[in-house]
Amino acid sequence: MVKWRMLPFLRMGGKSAVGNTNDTVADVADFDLGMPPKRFDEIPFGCKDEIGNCQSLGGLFAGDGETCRWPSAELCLSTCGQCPLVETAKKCQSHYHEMDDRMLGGTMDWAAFFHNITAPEMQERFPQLKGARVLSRETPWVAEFPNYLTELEADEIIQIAKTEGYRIEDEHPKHVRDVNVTNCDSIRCMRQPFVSELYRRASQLLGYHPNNFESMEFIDYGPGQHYVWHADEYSWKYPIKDPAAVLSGPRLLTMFHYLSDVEEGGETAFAGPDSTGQTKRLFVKPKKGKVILWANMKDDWSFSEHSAVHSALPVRRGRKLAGTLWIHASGFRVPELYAGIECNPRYFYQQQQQQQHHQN
Ligand SMILES: O=C(O)CCC(=O)C(=O)O
Ligand SMILES: [Fe+2]
Repeated sequence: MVKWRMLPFLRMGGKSAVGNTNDTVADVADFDLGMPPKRFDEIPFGCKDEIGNCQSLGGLFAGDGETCRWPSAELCLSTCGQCPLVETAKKCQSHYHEMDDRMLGGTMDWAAFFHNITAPEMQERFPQLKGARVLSRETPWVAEFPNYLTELEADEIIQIAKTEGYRIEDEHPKHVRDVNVTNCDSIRCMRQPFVSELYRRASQLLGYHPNNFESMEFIDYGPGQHYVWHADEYSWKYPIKDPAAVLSGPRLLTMFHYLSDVEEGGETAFAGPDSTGQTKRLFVKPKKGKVILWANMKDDWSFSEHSAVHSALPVRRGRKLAGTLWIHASGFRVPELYAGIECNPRYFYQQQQQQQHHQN
């Protein structure tokens, strides 16, 4: 996982954003209603403990059997009962296993996606989605779910993070990112029932398999702590040299869980240009239990959405606790990682396209 935490940053003018820090300020979308995608209830769950099986496959865990290494660290737990797929993948048989159908054509209809996940039908079906709304359309796409977690649930996550133990983030200089972090990539953390529940909820809402998720990152900002303007997606350049990144694709979406209220400051700020090139500011005030979701890529999801650049404004008073879930275009923690590039669905799909092109 370490490589994924080395986010290069993008400085925009070096100044902190200033502006309206009331609740949330944005073009609130006025969508037509539509049915939620039918996939939402079709995602298989029911995790069972596969650690024993995975260990017997060999090489998946570090010597002590407890400390895992990326990416194998997360393979078995995240695949939840699919460890036999490791073997399948080694034989290169699982081409379409992880790649979401929506991604295969190379474009993503974010308008429909954000419309569906905030639709009244979804809010009726899933109480945690009550009050969902789109805060910003297209530049960038941002939605908020003000009641996603109850207070008790937010406290539960904080407790899990504390047990993991926050450490000072040391991969960026302090003036860039100043925060305490911990990652949910230990077996202990991944075994927490509420962590599974969080992945389940996200998967149900977004329609992506949890294998496409990075393990959750828990963060804790005290007064003065912040994160300057940056893009969450940084690695995806097509064609890309790093096979791991090819295999998992870019960080399509960021799902940000606020676990505390903050007395003053700590807003998540977006500053992208709108479609006319004007700078558009959106400030999201932290609120315990609220979740926001934004798209880091354009409809053609091989291209970064520049307006998704964002920052965490310094906390002025209080503490800001949060949990971040990054969602990839394809399996981030999947057996294909072990089976070589030919087993990657995107690669496979491109090969097919090329063959067809040559035949025509
Ligand atoms: O703290 C925030 O509001 C945003 C954090 C963030 O952008 C990140 O950790 O990548
Ligand atoms: Fe970020």
